[in-house]
Amino acid sequence: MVTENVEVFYGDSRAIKGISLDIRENEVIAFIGPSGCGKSTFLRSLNRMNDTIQGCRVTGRITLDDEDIYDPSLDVVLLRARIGMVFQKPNPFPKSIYDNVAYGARLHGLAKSRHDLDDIVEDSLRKAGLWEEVRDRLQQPGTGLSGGQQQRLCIARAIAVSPEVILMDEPCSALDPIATARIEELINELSTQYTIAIVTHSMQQAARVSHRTAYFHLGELIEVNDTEKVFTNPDHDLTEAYITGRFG
Ligand SMILES: Nc1ncnc2c1ncn2[C@@H]1O[C@H](COP(=O)(O)OP(=O)(O)OP(=O)(O)O)[C@@H](O)[C@H]1O
Repeated sequence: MVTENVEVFYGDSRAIKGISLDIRENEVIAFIGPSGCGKSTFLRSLNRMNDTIQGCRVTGRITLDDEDIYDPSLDVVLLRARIGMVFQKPNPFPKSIYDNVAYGARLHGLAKSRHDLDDIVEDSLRKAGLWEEVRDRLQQPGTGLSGGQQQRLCIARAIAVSPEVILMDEPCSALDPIATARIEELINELSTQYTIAIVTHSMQQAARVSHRTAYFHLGELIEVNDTEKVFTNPDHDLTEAYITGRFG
């Protein structure tokens, strides 16, 4: 995915200022920075989730495989299958575990038969590291799972429609350390097949899961570099101040 001079406005207020960023295939890129610097706003612009916010406007250009994702003729539902999203708070549908994962595949007609659909559900749950825990209770409600399991269910739901990119907005912030470690492990596993952009408040988490880290400050992208470099020898003073805890 490539973003060129992206700006995001809420009414007259500019929350994102001229961000140009190349997100590489099969990388995990972490977005970090102080609260309110625009990480979530920028992340949401990458699959047009901001469209759902009244008064929010995006300018500049964002492409996926050279295709402008803001092209008015583009099917946004299809786009959000190609660029899936996992939110801060796990948000399974009030449906069975099976139907949560099958939902997108049904919507997009990805399965020719019930057998196909069963395969998609099993494969997605396996990739999300949840199959063994739920294989005997697929018809039970997704909302009955633990928080960490629900988040893995949401990841399975995103995977089921074969996305190219998965956006994650603080996916572990509602989870305990064990469930967090499980999701981080999963991000590492998924990165062999998917491109992942993750917003996180935890520098340790960014360091553990990402290949590159982008540091945001007051709506600007200050620096993007290999994660190890950002945390050991950043190019910019503002990045250094943040990672050493001088502000944020
Ligand atoms: N729906 C909205 N309406 C108006 N302004 C908004 C909206 N969402 C975010 N903003 C503003 O845009 C700016 C960036 O917010 P955003 O939530 O993207 O930052 P963030 O870096 O993700 O913050 P945090 O780390 O606290 O989640 C902030 O000034 C915020 O107040």
